[in-house]
Amino acid sequence: MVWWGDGSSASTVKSSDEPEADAKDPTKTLPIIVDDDTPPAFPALDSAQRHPEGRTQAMAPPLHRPSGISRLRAPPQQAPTSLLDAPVARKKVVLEPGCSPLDWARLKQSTDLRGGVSTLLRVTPSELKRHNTMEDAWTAIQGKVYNITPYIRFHPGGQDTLMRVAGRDGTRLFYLTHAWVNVDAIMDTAMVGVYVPEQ
Ligand code: HEM
Repeated sequence: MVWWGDGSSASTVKSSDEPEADAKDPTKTLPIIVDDDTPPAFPALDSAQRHPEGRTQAMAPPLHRPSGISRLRAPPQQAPTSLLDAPVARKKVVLEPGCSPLDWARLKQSTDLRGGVSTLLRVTPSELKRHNTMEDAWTAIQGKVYNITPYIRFHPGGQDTLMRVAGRDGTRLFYLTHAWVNVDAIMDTAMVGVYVPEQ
């Protein structure tokens, strides 16, 4: 089982048939399982929501210990860095103008997002698989099948991440990444059917 991680690795929960870690050789560790549903870092490693590199390190102790009244003064060294400092090599997903969550909410009210589907369909895994391109992308989340094509440009996590679930059941990856996101509220009017087993 793969747990949510920071994107750089995935930790595992050992089951009885998995090999034990080698107690004598600490360099031999348990295998790391990476599968298609390995969630990306959240917030993204380069997200503005994360502290820039080094900010999380413990602050160095003062070089000298002031005595008497001067103890009340702030240590002179290490002026705090601005919170607005940009992290190095940041690659935050930048959505095109007109692709904010508010724009999506507006689009939802004014446009048919089902891509021509007029009644709810029963969608099998093989049918779902046929909708795996940028021009025609469906995914299943918790038994509901959504046309995610129109949402691709609006997804705050970027197009590539969303396309990882195109043409397949995206439930696991979706919830491993951001369980708090209300997919129904965002995608309700793009629902094209229910996900059913192969006939
Ligand atoms: C229909 C499916 C999806 C919907 C409706 C959706 C919606 C959202 C929303 C609303 C956010 C902003 C959440 C917040 O700021 O708290 C978000 C962020 C994000 N999503 Fe999704 N998502 C979907 C699928 C996925 C999938 C399959 C992945 C991973 C492969 C993914 C990866 C991410 C990431 C990495 C972010 C964070 C972006 C950042 O760092 O700011 N999403 N998504």
